[in-house]
Amino acid sequence: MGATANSVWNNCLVFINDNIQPQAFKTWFEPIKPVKLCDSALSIQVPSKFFYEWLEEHYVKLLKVALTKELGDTAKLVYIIRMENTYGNKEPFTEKIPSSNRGNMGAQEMDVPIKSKNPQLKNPFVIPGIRNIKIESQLNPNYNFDNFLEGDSNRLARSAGMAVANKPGGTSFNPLLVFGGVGLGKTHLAHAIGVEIKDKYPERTVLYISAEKFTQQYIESVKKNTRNDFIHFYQLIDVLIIDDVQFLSGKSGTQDVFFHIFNHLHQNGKQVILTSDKAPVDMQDIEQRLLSRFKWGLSAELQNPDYETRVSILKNKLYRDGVEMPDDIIDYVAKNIKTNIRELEGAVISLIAQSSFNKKEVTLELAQQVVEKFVKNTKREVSIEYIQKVVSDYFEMDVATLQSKTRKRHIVQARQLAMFFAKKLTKASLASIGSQIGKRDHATVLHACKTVDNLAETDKQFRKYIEDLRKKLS
Ligand SMILES: Nc1ncnc2c1ncn2[C@@H]1O[C@H](COP(=O)(O)OP(=O)(O)OP(=O)(O)O)[C@@H](O)[C@H]1O
Repeated sequence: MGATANSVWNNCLVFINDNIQPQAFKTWFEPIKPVKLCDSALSIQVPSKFFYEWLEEHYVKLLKVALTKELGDTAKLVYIIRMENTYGNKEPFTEKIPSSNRGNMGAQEMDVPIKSKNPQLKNPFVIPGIRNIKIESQLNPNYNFDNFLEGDSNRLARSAGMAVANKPGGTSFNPLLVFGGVGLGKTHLAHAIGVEIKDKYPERTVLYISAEKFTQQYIESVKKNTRNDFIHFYQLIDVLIIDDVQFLSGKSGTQDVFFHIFNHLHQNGKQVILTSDKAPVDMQDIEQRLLSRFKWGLSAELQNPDYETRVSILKNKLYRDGVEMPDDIIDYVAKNIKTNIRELEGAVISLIAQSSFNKKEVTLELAQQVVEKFVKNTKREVSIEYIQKVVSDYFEMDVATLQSKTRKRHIVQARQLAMFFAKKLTKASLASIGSQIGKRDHATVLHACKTVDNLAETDKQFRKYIEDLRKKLS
C-alpha cells in the first residue's frame, strides 16, 4: 500500500502528539488538513497565515523530524493557506508556501508577503498639508505588553498582537479582532499593541477610541454637518484601535461610516485593531458586509485564564504594588475567582485595603470573606442546563423532549424559548448555546431568538410564557 497524504500526516500527528502539550496539539495541529502528497512533498492546509507563521516559528523542527521519519531526507512540507478573499470575490482563495529552510526541509527559503490585490485608491477627502496635524493617541501607557502576562488562555491573541505591533499593517492580521468575556484583558491588550507601536514607530499616528465614543463623535458630526471632516480625520490614522465594537450593533449610520473608514484604511495598508465581547459569528445587528470584514484578518479569543496564569497575574500585581502576601492566600483567591481578571485583581485590592484600614493581617479568613463577596456578585449568571430545566418544567415536558428533533409546535416553541433565555441570561455564544440545546447550530439559535422577539410582539399568550419564565429564572 502506497503512502497517502492522510496516512503520512496521521503518522506525523502520532509522533507530534507524543512530543508536545495536549493544548498546543489541539490548537496548532488538529486544525491542519493534509491535502496532497507528491513524491516526498506533503501539502498541508492551515487556516491562516498566522497559523503558518506560528508553526514555522515554534514547530518547524518537530515537523521536520516527524516528516523525515515518514518520507526520508528529501521530505518537503508545503503550506496551503486558506483565506477569505479580501477583495470582494465570494470564494476563499488559497496560497501555497513552502516551509522555510530553517529546518532544512528541502524547499528554499521564501519571503511570503500576501500581496495587496487592490489598486491604490485616491482619497477624495485628503486636503494637502493636513497630514502634519498631531493626533493624540489616547493610549494608556500602564497597559503594556510587559504587564500583560502570557498564559494558554491568551497566547494566540497576545502573539498576534505582538506580530501586529512589530509590523503594523504588514501582517495578514488586519483587522486583528480580539474578543472575549468581561474583564479578560481586551482593553489592556488593545492598548498594549498601540503603546508598542508608538514605541517602535513614533512617527505613526495611532488612535485608541471606544466604539461608544466613536459613535458619539459621529452623531455630533451629523448634527453639525461635519460628517466629511469626521471621515477625513479617521482616514488619516495609521493604526486605528476601536474598543468594544459590539457597541455598534443596531447603529446602522455609524456602521456605515465605519465601513467606509475601514475600507480606506485597509486598502492603504493601515492597521485596524478591534475588540469585542463576542466572536463575529455571535454579533447581532451588525451588517453582514462589516462582519465579513471583521473576519478578514484574525479573530483571536481571550479565554478564561487557567489557574497558573491567575496566580502569576496576582503575584505580578502584588509585586508591582510592593505588597507581600502569603502564598496560601494568593492560592485561595486564584482558586475561587476564575472568570474575570478584573475581579481577581479587585479581590486582592480589597484585601489589601481591608487589612490596612482595619490594621489587621491578611488572613485566610479575611480572604474568604472578601472572595465570597466577589463570587456572590458574579454568580448571578444562570446555567444553560438550569434554563432548560425551568423551561421544560414549565411546559410539563422533560429536557430530552425539549432537546429532541421533533417539529411539534409546542416543543419547538419551548426549545426556542430556552435558546432565547440562554442568549439573554448567559454569556455563552450562539454556537455554544446551540450545541447544548439539542446540538443545533448557531444559525438555529439566532433564528430562535428572532422568532421569540417577533412572537412577543404579536402573540399575547406567548408574551405570557416569556413573562412567567422570566420571573422563574430571575
Ligand atoms: N494577561 C493579563 N495580565 C495582566 N493583567 C491582565 C491580563 N489580562 C487582564 N488583565 C487586567 O485585568 C483587568 C481587566 O482587563 P480589561 O479592562 O482589559 O478587560 P476587558 O476584557 O477590556 O473588560 P471589559 O469586557 O469590561 O471591557 C485590567 O486591570 C487588566 O490590566
